[in-house]
Amino acid sequence: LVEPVFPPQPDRVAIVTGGTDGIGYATAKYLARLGMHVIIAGNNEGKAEEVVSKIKEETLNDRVEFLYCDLASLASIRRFVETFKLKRLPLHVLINNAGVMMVPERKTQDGFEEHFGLNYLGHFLLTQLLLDTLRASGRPGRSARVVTVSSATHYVGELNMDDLQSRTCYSPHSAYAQSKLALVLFSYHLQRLLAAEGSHVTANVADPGVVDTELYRHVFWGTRLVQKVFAWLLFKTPEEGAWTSVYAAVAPQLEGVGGRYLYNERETASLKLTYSLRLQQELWAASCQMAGVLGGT
Ligand SMILES: NC(=O)c1ccc[n+]([C@@H]2O[C@H](COP(=O)([O-])OP(=O)(O)OC[C@H]3O[C@@H](n4cnc5c(N)ncnc54)[C@H](O)[C@@H]3O)[C@@H](O)[C@H]2O)c1
Repeated sequence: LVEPVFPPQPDRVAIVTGGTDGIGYATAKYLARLGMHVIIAGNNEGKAEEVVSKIKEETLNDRVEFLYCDLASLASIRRFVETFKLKRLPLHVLINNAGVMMVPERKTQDGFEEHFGLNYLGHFLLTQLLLDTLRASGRPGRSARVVTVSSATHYVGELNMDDLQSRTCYSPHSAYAQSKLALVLFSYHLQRLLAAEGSHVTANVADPGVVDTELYRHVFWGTRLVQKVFAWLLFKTPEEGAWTSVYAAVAPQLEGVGGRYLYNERETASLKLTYSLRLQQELWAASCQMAGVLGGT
């Protein structure tokens, strides 16, 4: 793997969800190194201070901050957006990165299955609430960008429109896969809406590959052992995993380009089902209702 080269991004502002750990941390640090003002949106308050000062130190960029946002709570997401908007900053890049994987059956504060509620619906609402700022910050030739982190797991995912909360039969793997599939459908639909209204905002999906992070904490111990021993061989480092997100966020060749599934800094096809306009629309409408936002048509 060869580290890509990206141009400096002074005077641009980014929000990275889950930027205190793993791929999100590496992404936040990379964007800070490019000169962006980076806001880490996360629930890992315990690590926030240390992470922020580490990034500042290593990148010599002072404009790095942490703002609390629990994506498993719609109210917390709304509070985060209010606090962010009080800063009167533009927003050029939103990276929907945070996530959990294969957690036992649990519910978010609003009663949604955790993978669906946190990984998907939380980012759906966050993006919706930040869209006006993104629209106002993009301009011709320099679009604002929404980057949503999905996973190859989406290829084996199924979207159960009749049972999005996996109530009839809970499988941690299927629930994770469904949330990552929903994120792809969401990004494509969002891109079409943005293009149709002529706004200078694009939406793409980033697939980081298999990356050595703590995301695997709930996975079978044997797999964990393989990760510990062979990570150097089989897994990307968090820094390498972050390249695709950073590429989607700043690469000049992606200016004005949206609705793509990006892997290893290249466009590739996602699951066939994700291109179904009908399913995109159905999920979008249901999500508007669940998240309590307008625009369900
Ligand atoms: N690691 C991999 O191999 C891999 C592969 C494909 C996709 N991904 C995706 O990459 C993204 C980042 O994962 P990672 O591997 O860095 O995992 P990680 O566990 O290291 O980091 C996940 C981040 O999400 C945050 N988060 C969790 N719950 C939250 C909540 N309720 N509110 C706000 N933030 C919350 C955590 O605090 C953490 O910062 C995820 O979306 C994951 O699905 C990872």
